[in-house]
Amino acid sequence: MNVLDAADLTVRYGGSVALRDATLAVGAGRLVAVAGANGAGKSTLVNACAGWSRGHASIAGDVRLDGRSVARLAAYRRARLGIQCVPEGKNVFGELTVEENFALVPAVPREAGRHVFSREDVLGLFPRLHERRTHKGSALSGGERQMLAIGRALLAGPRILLLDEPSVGLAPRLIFDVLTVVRRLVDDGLAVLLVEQNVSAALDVADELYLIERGRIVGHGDAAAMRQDERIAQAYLGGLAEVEP
Ligand SMILES: Nc1ncnc2c1ncn2[C@@H]1O[C@H](COP(=O)(O)OP(=O)(O)OP(=O)(O)O)[C@@H](O)[C@H]1O
Repeated sequence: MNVLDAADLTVRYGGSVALRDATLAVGAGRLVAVAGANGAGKSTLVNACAGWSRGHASIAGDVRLDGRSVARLAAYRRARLGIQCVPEGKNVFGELTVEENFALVPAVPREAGRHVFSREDVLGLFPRLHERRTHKGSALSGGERQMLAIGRALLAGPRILLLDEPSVGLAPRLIFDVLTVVRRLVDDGLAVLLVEQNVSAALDVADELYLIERGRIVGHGDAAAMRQDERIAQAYLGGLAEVEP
């Protein structure tokens, strides 16, 4: 059974459709990437799975967590059940230290299917955060804030992690570091849905990739196969030169 299933998700902002009939699945221990141009609907898709939207949107379709529909549940209830979303923007409490940011996350029950991390686990995954654990959120670099945001989601006991553009604004080395940690989590059994503008970096760590264009999913396949997809190669990988003959 998949950890997350989205079926025929449609999101409308007033008269305009930002996402139409999107269907995707994320299994346990799978890293599923979503790629697409600016405005294609990637954030809309991830946010709809988490149960929220940026503006006054109407959301139709089903979202199932471990086979149970959560489509009628508010975002906070989905989060409590284990749909942990890290939205774009590296949102952390700037006036609180790293440790205080962690302390605000309530303890979660150890239940089957939940991946429960301790503070020590998170600081072990992100040694830079360990070094800066007494620093305020506002004093952290963009990469460190991203690690803190992901760390908070891990403390909340995810069944699935939804990551929206974790690499935005990060230096290549940090992108590699963050995505390497994400891959380790997946290898330990976590399900991850990753929106990533750096498609090359995403394909290096992902198992599968969905391609989204103008609100529609127009392609899906294993990462290796999608790397060979002409649309991906031309738009995101610097032309056909990278496609093997
Ligand atoms: N609050 C809103 N009100 C109206 N339209 C919106 C709103 N939020 C997003 N949209 C529109 O929905 C479409 C999808 O936006 P979305 O943010 O999901 O794209 P994206 O693929 O994540 O883009 P980016 O890579 O730039 O973050 C866009 O046309 C956008 O303008």
